[in-house]
Amino acid sequence: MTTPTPFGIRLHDAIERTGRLCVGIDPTARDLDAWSLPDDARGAARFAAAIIEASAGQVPVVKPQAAYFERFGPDGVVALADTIRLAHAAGLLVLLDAKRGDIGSTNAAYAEAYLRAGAPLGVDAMTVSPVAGVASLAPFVDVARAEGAGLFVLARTSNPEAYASQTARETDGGTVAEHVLAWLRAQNAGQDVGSFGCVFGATVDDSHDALAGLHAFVLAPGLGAQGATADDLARRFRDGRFVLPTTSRAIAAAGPSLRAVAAAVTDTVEACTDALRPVRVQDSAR
Ligand SMILES: O=c1ccn([C@@H]2O[C@H](COP(=O)(O)O)[C@@H](O)[C@H]2O)c(=O)[nH]1
Repeated sequence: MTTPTPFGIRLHDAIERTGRLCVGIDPTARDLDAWSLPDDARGAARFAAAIIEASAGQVPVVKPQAAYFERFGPDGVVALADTIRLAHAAGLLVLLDAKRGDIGSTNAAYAEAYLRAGAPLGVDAMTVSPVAGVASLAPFVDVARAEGAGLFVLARTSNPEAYASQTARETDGGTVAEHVLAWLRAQNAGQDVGSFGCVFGATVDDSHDALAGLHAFVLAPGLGAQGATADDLARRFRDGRFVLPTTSRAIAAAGPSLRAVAAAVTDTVEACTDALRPVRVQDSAR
């Protein structure tokens, strides 16, 4: 049996081939309406197919938001499975934004559902929540290691409401987010590019020093509809090598013309790749 190439390496190599952006697939009611698509599972699948076609070859990875498919029940889950298959067939990695996270035994079941090769909803990486205790995520790590998959654990999310809980101090004085990052550093130990990354919003203004030494990708949502810009990426993330910006509604807003969506992807890739290119000497030495 061959050992699967770890997700971190696969993402790194795909970024080198394409650009530094993750395109989100969020079939919101508003965007389906703007695209003259029905607000149902079929509409969501057609919307997703167009975003995939416009993104293929331009970006390394797409990020379907599970909630926008699940709202249509079983048909929506089938549309999500079809979307995952279509993206893979188009040569894209798939990062499922599902933010799962529970006690360890249940996390093992989630990991089987999303990270096991050949599972109907099997993806390359997924978002997970550490709210039940970061160590409860161990089953996700076990399956991810076996399958060459990756995780993005919520550390500092892009929404302002999360500030209080994610910067709350634990008994040793470190913040909740710092504990998440310390745990991730341990999972990535010994790797140049690990597979266990975090979510750290492009909208977050506080210190990004905690990201040093993570040796894994940082998914940075918040560009576009939530107000962050490429300049914010450059300013907030001092070491851009591992930053993977993601944006959803700002890309959909260019549609429904496929050509216009593809052009929006091209422009956003260029802006993000440029913003994150400079690596200062003192950062690269860390
Ligand atoms: O901290 C987080 C984590 C995840 N998200 C998700 O990303 C997209 C953002 O959509 P935009 O249209 O680019 O605002 C959405 O699916 C969120 O659930 C996030 O925004 N922030």
